[in-house]
Amino acid sequence: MDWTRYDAALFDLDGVVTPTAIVHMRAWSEMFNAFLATRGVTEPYTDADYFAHVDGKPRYDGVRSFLASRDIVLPEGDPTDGPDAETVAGLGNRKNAAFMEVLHRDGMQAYPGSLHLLDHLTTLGTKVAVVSSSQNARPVLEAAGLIDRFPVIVDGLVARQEGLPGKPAPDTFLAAAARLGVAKERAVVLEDAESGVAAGRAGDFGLVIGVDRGAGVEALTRNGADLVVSDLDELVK
Ligand SMILES: O=P(O)(O)O[C@@H]1O[C@H](CO)[C@@H](O)[C@H](O)[C@H]1O
Repeated sequence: MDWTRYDAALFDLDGVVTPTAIVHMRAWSEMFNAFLATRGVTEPYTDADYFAHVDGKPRYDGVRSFLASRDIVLPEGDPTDGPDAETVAGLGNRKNAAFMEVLHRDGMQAYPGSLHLLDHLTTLGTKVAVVSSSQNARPVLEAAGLIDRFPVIVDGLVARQEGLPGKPAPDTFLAAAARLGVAKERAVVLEDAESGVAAGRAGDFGLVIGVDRGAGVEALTRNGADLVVSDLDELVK
């Protein structure tokens, strides 16, 4: 990988920098399957549902996408809805409580390969940002001891404050490149989700790298990845 052709690396967080995608995945599965059981739905929510409808998207967009795939319509509700509310926001917040419990209980460590690449980019002087749909990006980065490594963080809270549409729209990546003062053609997007590589493609970035943590090479390529790696260590040197 010739990093001298680029000025910035825009990192997705969950599943790219930290193994938090697995925690999100489990929390969604527990919540959706308990919810489907209360409605008498026998077809379970599976990991395939996660990758196709939920992965990489803002919290409530993921709830809406999955429910739509099962022809279930719930009231939107409000972000302040409690976890018991039978609303899109309530289901999302129910899942978030499970996610935060695991984060606080178990802590979080970055992927060693991702740390290796971050160190390499620091040596080269390549700028870095985190671009995450998650409203929990800062607590995750803090838990992993990485908050100071990213001068720019465009997360789900920033997106909400600034009215930026979430992935697969390219707006959050474009906002991060602008904050770093880097042209999109000189920026590399690193993503493990279908919605994320699609955002990189839609934003016409210099390079879109898919990281296959379960979505699969074919799905990442079809949705916009120029190349797919299985770990960021492969991008050092
Ligand atoms: O519930 P937040 O932590 O705000 O958002 C999370 O963001 C993840 C992408 O980084 C996505 O894969 C999760 O499904 C979503 O819940």
